[in-house]
Amino acid sequence: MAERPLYPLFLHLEGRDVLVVGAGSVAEKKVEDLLTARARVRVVAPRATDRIRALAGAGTLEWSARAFTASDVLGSWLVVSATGSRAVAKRVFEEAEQRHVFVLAVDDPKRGSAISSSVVRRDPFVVAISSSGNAPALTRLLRELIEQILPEEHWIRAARDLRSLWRKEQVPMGSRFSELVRAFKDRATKKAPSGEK
Ligand SMILES: C[C@@]1(CC(=O)O)c2cc3[nH]c(cc4nc(cc5[nH]c(cc(n2)[C@H]1CCC(=O)O)[C@@](C)(CC(=O)O)[C@@H]5CCC(=O)O)C(CC(=O)O)=C4CCC(=O)O)c(CCC(=O)O)c3CC(=O)O
Ligand SMILES: NC(=O)C1=CN([C@@H]2O[C@H](COP(=O)(O)OP(=O)(O)OC[C@H]3O[C@@H](n4cnc5c(N)ncnc54)[C@H](O)[C@@H]3O)[C@@H](O)[C@H]2O)C=CC1
Repeated sequence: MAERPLYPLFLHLEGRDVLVVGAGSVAEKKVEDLLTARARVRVVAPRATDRIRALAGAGTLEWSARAFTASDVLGSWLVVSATGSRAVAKRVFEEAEQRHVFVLAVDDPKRGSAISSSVVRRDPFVVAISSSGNAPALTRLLRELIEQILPEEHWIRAARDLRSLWRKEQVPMGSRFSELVRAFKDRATKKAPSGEK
């Protein structure tokens, strides 16, 4: 069991304020992921990467070019703390804890209440992987391996079509899984050029 057992969750961040403290390369990666989830991103940091500057220039996020202050946490649903300074991480965490806001602390996970994961997307499936903070490089490797073995999206479309058919034909629940496996086996066999299996 991990030192601090985790409760995995998928968040809807669309339109919600997320504060990012720090604007270096690590913060930049988190910013990109937050924007993918359509969060409203506010960045507070004296210095920012070119990419974060450009996103601020385009109005995609808001960047305040200064050091963190306690009131920055107000209105945020989530805070990413990414300054590389343990002293700042401590202040961010304490402030967020008081206000019951989750903190993703990239530089000092002990001063955090959430951690990010490696993500494999096969719409509508999202596979999130974590080593509970123990081995991020291994988490990445596992993500790359899972990406290779997970079927592409056309398999998922096929499964959806099959499900509609089952519903229409009132196929009993108990036989649907074995039907799915059989259908996919048939597809795999058909796809292989003749003579090869
Ligand atoms: C706790 C956590 C907090 C958080 O960021 O949420 C955290 C913390 C830290 N990461 C560090 C280092 C590295 N991180 C990566 C990669 C990723 N790190 C990610 C998540 C997490 N990293 C959270 C826990 C994840 C889990 O549970 O496994 C991933 C999964 C997702 C993402 O970044 O969004 C993404 C892979 C994405 C992908 O490609 O799939 C690599 C490898 C590489 O990229 O080449 C290295 C170098 C190798 C190494 O050090 O292991 C350091 C040390 C800094 C130092 O020593 O100076 C700390 C700080 C510390 O642990 O103290
Ligand atoms: N979680 C992860 O995936 C990883 C985490 N890390 C850790 O992440 C940390 C950050 O790394 P980088 O982005 O490379 O750092 P960096 O030094 O490039 O950026 C630091 C940023 O914090 C800002 N900052 C400094 N003091 C501040 C304050 N008081 N208030 C607001 N902003 C402030 C700076 O202006 C700058 O934008 C490091 O501690 C590193 O060890 C490193 C690799 C991966």
